[in-house]
Amino acid sequence: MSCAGSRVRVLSVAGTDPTGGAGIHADLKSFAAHGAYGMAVVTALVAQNTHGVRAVHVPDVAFLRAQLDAVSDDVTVDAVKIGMVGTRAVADEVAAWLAHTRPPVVVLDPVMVATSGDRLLDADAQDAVRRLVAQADLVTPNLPELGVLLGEGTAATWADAVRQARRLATAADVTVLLKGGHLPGDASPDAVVDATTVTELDAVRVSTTSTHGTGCSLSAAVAALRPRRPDWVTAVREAKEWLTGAIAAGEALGVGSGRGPVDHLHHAPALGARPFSADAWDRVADLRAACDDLPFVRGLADGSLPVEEFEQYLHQDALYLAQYSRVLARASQLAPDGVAQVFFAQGAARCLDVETLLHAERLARAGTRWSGPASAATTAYVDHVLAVAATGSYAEVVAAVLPCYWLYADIGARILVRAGDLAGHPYGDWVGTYGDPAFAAASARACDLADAAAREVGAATRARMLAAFVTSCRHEVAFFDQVRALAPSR
Ligand SMILES: Nc1ncnc2c1ncn2[C@@H]1O[C@H](COP(=O)(O)OP(=O)(O)O)[C@@H](O)[C@H]1O
Ligand SMILES: Cc1ncc(COP(=O)(O)O)c(N)n1
Repeated sequence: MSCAGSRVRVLSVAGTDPTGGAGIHADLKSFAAHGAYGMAVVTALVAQNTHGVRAVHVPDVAFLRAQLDAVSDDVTVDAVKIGMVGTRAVADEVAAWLAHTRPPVVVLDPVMVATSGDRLLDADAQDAVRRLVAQADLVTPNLPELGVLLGEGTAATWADAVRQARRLATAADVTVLLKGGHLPGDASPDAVVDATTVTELDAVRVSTTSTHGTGCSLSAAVAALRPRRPDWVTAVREAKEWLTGAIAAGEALGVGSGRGPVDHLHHAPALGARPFSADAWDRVADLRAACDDLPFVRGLADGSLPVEEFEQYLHQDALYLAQYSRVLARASQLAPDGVAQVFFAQGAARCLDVETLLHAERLARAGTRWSGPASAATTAYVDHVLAVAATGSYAEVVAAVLPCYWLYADIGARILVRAGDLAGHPYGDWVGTYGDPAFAAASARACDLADAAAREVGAATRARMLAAFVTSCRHEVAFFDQVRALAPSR
């Protein structure tokens, strides 16, 4: 099949969801996610959210027909996806329009009950939906809908459901996309079934509450893909892989407190998404505030920190930096280009040179030798960054090392302001290093590299980046906070 326009023109005929997760709203996002030009005719106005359906208003069917004709009198429709019809009158009107204007691809999602359990189809409209099935090329029932279409009960097993799908495909001369989302277990298989062939498509079941609108989104994706794909199986396989990723990324959207929507644009995070660093910084707002209040940080700023505590801190920091340097070297090793490679290699060297020197000089000047082992807090932080370096991708490693730049630069700049003139300040050398604009520039560069890395990865890796970043920040706070407990152990 081919289409004349630069994009496939796909029409959704469906109900609304003002929270944007299901119905025509989901369909339009699904179309866009697959590069299609989306259009929509509203069958029913539904007052619903992620918790359920509050009210349904079905406009006069004459008005539905006016919408349908307005589209098809003007625009060539390459594919249509039909979702919620709600009433028998609507189903019959859509059937009449299909008989008059038959787009080359007709996908029917026989919506009957929402994920929330609310009815979306009048009981007396089931026969009308069965008639619509006969006009469709592909019908996409979930398990209960398949039973209703056949006038049978809901299949108890996947094998029974596949047999039911076969009966429907044969009786209605239609291809069936049987959806296994309602099955128990670790898998969420689907199957493309026609009179002669069954093609099972396996997928892992994502453990999530974000399943609102999955059926709508899947059928819309298949409608958008089919005009550009050689057969149903190819289009469905691609759509299902995309949907599994969209379900996995759904919770991160933070939309609603019930069964939330999927993230239709999870595969294109650069499309309007906030930079990784902006999200990450917001996520650790509480930790940043906590840092400013630590006695260690306050004592550093006003110079009242006992010198023993400072030296103990420097000793632990030197132990930390020796290992952190290896993690920066790992980031350099994994870096996608020469610029990032050099940045992290120089960072690794700097840890060993400048900062260790600062520590050694300071401790030597004090005439003190600190030789104790790494503390529990130091070991925990080192273990975390080394674990990410050993098992994580470049993006995750960059996220894990970022707080050591960014939190330090951030706190350093504020301490610098609070400390005032560094000339007579007991910790002027330390404050000068971390409050230095050159260190702030290195920190900004590390943020840019983390943002660039985040743009190249999917939602699951981005979530792991965030987790690695937040964990490093927690260790930073614990690292500062350990000092009081360590001081007497010299
Ligand atoms: N938790 C989940 N993890 C992965 N895929 C899922 C999950 N829940 C549903 N799906 C998939 O979403 C699509 C819609 O499934 P289903 O829930 O059966 O339909 P409906 O939304 O119409 O009730 C199917 O491809 C199904 O396999
Ligand atoms: C307008 C409209 N159409 C369909 C559904 C079903 O959604 P789901 O895909 O979660 O079953 C819905 N909740 N609202």
